[in-house]
Amino acid sequence: MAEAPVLKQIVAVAIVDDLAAPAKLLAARRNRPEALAGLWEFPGGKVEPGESEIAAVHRELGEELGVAITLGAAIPGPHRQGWQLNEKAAMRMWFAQITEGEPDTLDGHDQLAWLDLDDSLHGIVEWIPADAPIVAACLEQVRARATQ
Ligand SMILES: Nc1nc2c([nH]c(=O)n2[C@H]2C[C@H](O)[C@@H](COP(=O)(O)OP(=O)(O)OP(=O)(O)O)O2)c(=O)[nH]1
Repeated sequence: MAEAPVLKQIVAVAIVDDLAAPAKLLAARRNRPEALAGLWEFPGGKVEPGESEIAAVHRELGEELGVAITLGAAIPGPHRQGWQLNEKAAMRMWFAQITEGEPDTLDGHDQLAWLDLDDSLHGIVEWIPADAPIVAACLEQVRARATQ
């Protein structure tokens, strides 16, 4: 049987205020490309060739928001590469907490917002449509106290 094609690997984080007792989530509004500008997402980006997923997520958070993070629990998706975003890409996700720096819109975003981790999360900002099931999974894991 033929191997399933490998999708472009994206990595991103659900940054919470406190991994031990999360109450807030940091969402970021994209400023590019045109098709996604104005939509909200989990900060992260593409894994570079030869780079590990973990290295990529730390690099992306430094470049985009100017912060250092510690990773918490993974947010597993239904695809073997995490959460399928479209026909070309899938995203691996973790909870995370900032350990150094104040998050800023250095690259890729024009707004950041700390959102309450409750049902309002779905509607308070306009998420990239592909993120809807990930937002739901975040809330489920927070409610199950499975973020560390
Ligand atoms: N980071 C991130 N990307 C997402 C999310 N949801 C979603 O569909 N995507 C898509 C948008 C992009 O097509 C792709 C991520 O690419 P990117 O443009 O953020 O990656 P990057 O920072 O490495 O790219 P670049 O602009 O530096 O080239 O995944 C999300 O929640 N977070």
